[in-house]
Amino acid sequence: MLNSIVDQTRQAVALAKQNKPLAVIEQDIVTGNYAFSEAVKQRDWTLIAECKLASPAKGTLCGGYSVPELARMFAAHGAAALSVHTNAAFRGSIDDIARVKQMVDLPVLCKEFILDEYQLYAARAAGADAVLLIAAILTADELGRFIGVAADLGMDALVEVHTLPELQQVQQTTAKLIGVNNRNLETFATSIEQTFALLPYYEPGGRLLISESGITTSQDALRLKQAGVNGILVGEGLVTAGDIAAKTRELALLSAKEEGRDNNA
Ligand SMILES: O=P(O)(O)OC[C@@H](O)[C@@H](O)c1c[nH]c2ccccc12
Repeated sequence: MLNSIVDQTRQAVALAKQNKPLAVIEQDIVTGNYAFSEAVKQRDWTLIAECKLASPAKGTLCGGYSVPELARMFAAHGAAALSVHTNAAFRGSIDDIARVKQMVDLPVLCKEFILDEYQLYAARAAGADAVLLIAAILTADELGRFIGVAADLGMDALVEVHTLPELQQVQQTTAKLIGVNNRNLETFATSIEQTFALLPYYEPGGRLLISESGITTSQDALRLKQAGVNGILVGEGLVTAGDIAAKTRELALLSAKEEGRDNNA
């Protein structure tokens, strides 16, 4: 599955480069101000809510809402930041970033399989505040270079790991935000125990740690928070909930007092 998404993404990037060369994209770039990591740093708990309409493993996840509608609901009910899938395998598009940025005032992570510097420029031109970098599909050299280019553009990189060797490799870089993906991208099996297994090897040192995937309840969220994780990235658990607003408040760990407050809408 991962290999086929990577192959298709390489083809899509080659095509995008023909349609919109880097020189054209660069005209749309306004350098950002690291709003994404700032949003995580400011709170003792961060819900990054993901606009995820579909996944390659499960097909349609959310038929009832558009990406901007999801974004608006998440923002109104306590998400600190948003993640927007832009890859075709997740029924996303780079244009979704701009649509979301028009609608809500939260920092946005571009959820993509980044393989080429061109995609970093395209993400920033669309308005992304951060990009996902997946350690498993990049060489050490690419990873270091892409973190640097993202930083030059004023974007944060959320660097994703799944295994201990990947975590150790990423801790050699300047990554400020590390994400443990609880989902194995080869098998798609998900367990939040993956975060707890890697936690003893995590060296904070000014970094922030996010647990990604497979999180569905406030019990999961509280366990992760109490273990020292800074925040969570949640897609399916939110978009498949019967009451998306209530689930957003639950995973944002809003207290009863805060629940009535409408910060961002
Ligand atoms: O829908 P979930 O299980 O809450 O997961 C969200 C997010 O972590 C997931 O979409 C994700 C994290 N890293 C990725 C890399 C590729 C594809 C998808 C992902």
